[in-house]
Amino acid sequence: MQRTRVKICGLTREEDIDAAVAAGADALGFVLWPGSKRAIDLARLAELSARVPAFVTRVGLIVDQDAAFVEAACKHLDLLQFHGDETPGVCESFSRPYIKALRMREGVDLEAAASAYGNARALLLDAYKPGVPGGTGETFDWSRIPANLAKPVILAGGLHAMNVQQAIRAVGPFAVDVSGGVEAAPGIKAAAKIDDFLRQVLTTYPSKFQ
Ligand SMILES: O=C(O)c1ccccc1N[C@@H]1O[C@H](COP(=O)(O)O)[C@@H](O)[C@H]1O
Repeated sequence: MQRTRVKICGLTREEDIDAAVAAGADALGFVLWPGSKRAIDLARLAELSARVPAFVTRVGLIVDQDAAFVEAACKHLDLLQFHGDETPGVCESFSRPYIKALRMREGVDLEAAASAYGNARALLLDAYKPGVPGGTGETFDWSRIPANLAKPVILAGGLHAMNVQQAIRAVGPFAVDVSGGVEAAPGIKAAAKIDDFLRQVLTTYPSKFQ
């Protein structure tokens, strides 16, 4: 039986890293795209990533950014999360493994994407909102995710403690990813919400295991 992994994204403060690690998060996300209210720069990434203990994955969130910047960030990261329109070739051109985020716009072909991004460690599925690359706080129709996709699925988009059990039972994802659902304000996490979220995930098993 496999538990559902958890990534907490959009961390900007040491105390939030500590809270996420203490609650049992598997991965922590740092938004490196300057258009986000949760953005941090490379100097801050260096400080925050040094706080993360062994066996917790440090993930850098990128949206169609300059290659030299991405490679410089890799020094402080374990995994890249490409959240823009990056091609497979771009995603594979850096010194870290990657996951590819796909926004669930009308007509998106997840099976084709799983094949195209063949070296991705997982596909992260997020809600689609025109003009916004992610972090919208909105859910999408989880029934659109095909069973037995050729890549592990990381479910994102509008998750919080009150809907994550339902999401896990519906989708059976490898992992869930949350940002806004554990915040007091953009970039400011709430330890009680992180605890609650982790508690809900860790006490749920996907329907395929029931
Ligand atoms: O968090 C952001 O500001 C962000 C900006 C650009 C692309 C993605 C972003 N966040 C990611 O979006 C999903 C869903 O977030 P939420 O839980 O709905 O707030 C998640 O992967 C965030 O890391």
